[in-house]
Amino acid sequence: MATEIEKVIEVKNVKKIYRMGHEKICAVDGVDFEILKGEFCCLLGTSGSGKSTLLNLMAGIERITSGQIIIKGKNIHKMNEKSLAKFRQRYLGFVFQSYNLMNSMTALENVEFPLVFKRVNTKKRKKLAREMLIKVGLEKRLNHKPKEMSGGQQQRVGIARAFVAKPEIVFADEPTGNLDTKTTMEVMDLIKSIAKTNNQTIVMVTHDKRLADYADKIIHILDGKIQEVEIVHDVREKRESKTQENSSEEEIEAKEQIQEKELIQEQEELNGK
Ligand SMILES: Nc1ncnc2c1ncn2[C@@H]1O[C@H](COP(=O)(O)OP(=O)(O)OP(=O)(O)O)[C@@H](O)[C@H]1O
Repeated sequence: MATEIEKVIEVKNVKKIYRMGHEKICAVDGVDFEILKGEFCCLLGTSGSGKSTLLNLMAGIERITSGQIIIKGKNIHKMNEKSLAKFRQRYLGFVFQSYNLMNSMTALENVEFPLVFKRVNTKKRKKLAREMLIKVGLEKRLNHKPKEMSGGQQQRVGIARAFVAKPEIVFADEPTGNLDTKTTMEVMDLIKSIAKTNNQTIVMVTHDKRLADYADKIIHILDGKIQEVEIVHDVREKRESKTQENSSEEEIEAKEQIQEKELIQEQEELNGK
């Protein structure tokens, strides 16, 4: 039996048509799927298949032509720019292929940045940013600027920045696109382990089938359409087995309490009470 898990993202018959003069390009062509809380979801497809467009639509960066995108129960394309910006700050994090770090700022200042918008005070901001950079293995690079770091280190800063404010959903567009194989695997392990620890939802775009192995759900895209939604790990089952584990622990505890009471009763009887 599967437990009910929140659908964090619902995509309903979404289309995106770009107009180039008289030409119409249907980048996303009527797609439907949902993503559950805590799920690691991969949008997998070849170049030009429409995966980045779809990610940008889900993140509210681009406007849909038709359909609905519902995130945490809210139809994001009905929001005005101001509410959408607030919604993004509150619930979403981003990791980009080209890192998108501020070159004039140190690693620490870059990671502090999302917390400024959340109005976290300076002392707490520095503490959280430092902790996050330590978590991604950059304790010795806190005061380095992006140019003074390797690509892998810059992307670790990018990950720390995306996760520092504990957003419920993190969107990642080819986050390892500029990295070598070894660093790619390290960065992927990092994203996955941070997200699983905090039960965060990841939506990642890639053309690399090997990276899709990290996903719970793979959405295969071709020519703007979904070819297949492949469920690799059912997050509902994992949650269910956890619940069963918990209930058996509870059962053991309850049994122990009963045994203890019986022992006390026996003792009292022996003592003639
Ligand atoms: N701003 C735009 N104006 C016009 N056409 C666009 C625009 N953005 C994307 N397209 C077209 O939409 C289609 C999907 O592009 P998209 O960038 O989403 O693909 P992709 O799967 O992410 O590719 P890649 O892996 O190469 O980044 C392509 O045919 C592309 O040329």
